[in-house]
Amino acid sequence: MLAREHVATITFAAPLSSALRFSVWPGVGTPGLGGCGVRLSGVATSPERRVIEFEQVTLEYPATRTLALDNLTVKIGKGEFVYLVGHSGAGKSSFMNLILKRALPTRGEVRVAGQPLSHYRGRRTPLLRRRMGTVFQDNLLLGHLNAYDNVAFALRVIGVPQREWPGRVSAALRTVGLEHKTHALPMQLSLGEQQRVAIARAIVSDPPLLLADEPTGNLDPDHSREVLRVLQGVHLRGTTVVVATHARDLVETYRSRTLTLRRGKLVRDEHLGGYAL
Ligand SMILES: Nc1ncnc2c1ncn2[C@@H]1O[C@H](COP(=O)(O)OP(=O)(O)OP(=O)(O)O)[C@@H](O)[C@H]1O
Repeated sequence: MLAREHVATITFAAPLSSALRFSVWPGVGTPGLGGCGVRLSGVATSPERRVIEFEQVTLEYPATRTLALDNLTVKIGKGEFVYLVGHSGAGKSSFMNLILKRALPTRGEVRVAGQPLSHYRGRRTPLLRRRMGTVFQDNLLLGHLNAYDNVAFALRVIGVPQREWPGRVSAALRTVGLEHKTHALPMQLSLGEQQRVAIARAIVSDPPLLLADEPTGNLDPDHSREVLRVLQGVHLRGTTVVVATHARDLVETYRSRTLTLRRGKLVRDEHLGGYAL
């Protein structure tokens, strides 16, 4: 049986465009996921591989004249796992809110999958958001619904036929290792389990992009690792994942590309190799 440890990281410069890194990783994180996973991450520079692009983006909140993001230029490629780190107030949530079009840039342009977000208006904005799974702290589970119904709720909202719910909800709960808690109410789950249900709800619609803002915010170190493992399992299935966190120790434990914000400026963009479990 394979040990659950990082086996190899092979880094090479691909012709023309990207520096890519393949990591071979047995049975990565996700409970129930056996065998080896091959993780592909790197700096995507060809346009079709760019999922998120910030081009000289500034965000100033008019009411308080707070400069939350200051002339930010960054690209996140398809299939990357990216951490966004920085102290409280550094601009992490503002970055996420711009991607979701919950906030608009004061200057510059944000593009998602090559499309400028300024092109999404009116009824197109919800369509944009449906292509993203979100795990945000203000995005709590509904307390009167069990795990199954909380996850199915996401399918109901986007109009997925009810006959498809059981299969898709079971698969999502299986991905986060909570099949056996299908009927549990949120109050009957630990905080870590609740967060995993929130991740199941975010991925049940199979979004190509998952945004998680402080997904381990209220959790102890064990539960935080559990949640991180699940997010990495989701990443291994091909989803682009962006995680905002101030928990520097988590970033050190599960290494990946890490963007550091300080007072709204991007001060570091590191590509840390492999996993360190
Ligand atoms: N809606 C808003 N109106 C005015 N100012 C805001 C608003 N939201 C955030 N800010 C300010 O913008 C700056 C960046 O905030 P942001 O929430 O993006 O930081 P953060 O890195 O996510 O912080 P935390 O880790 O504490 O959540 C802060 O100075 C904050 O006070």
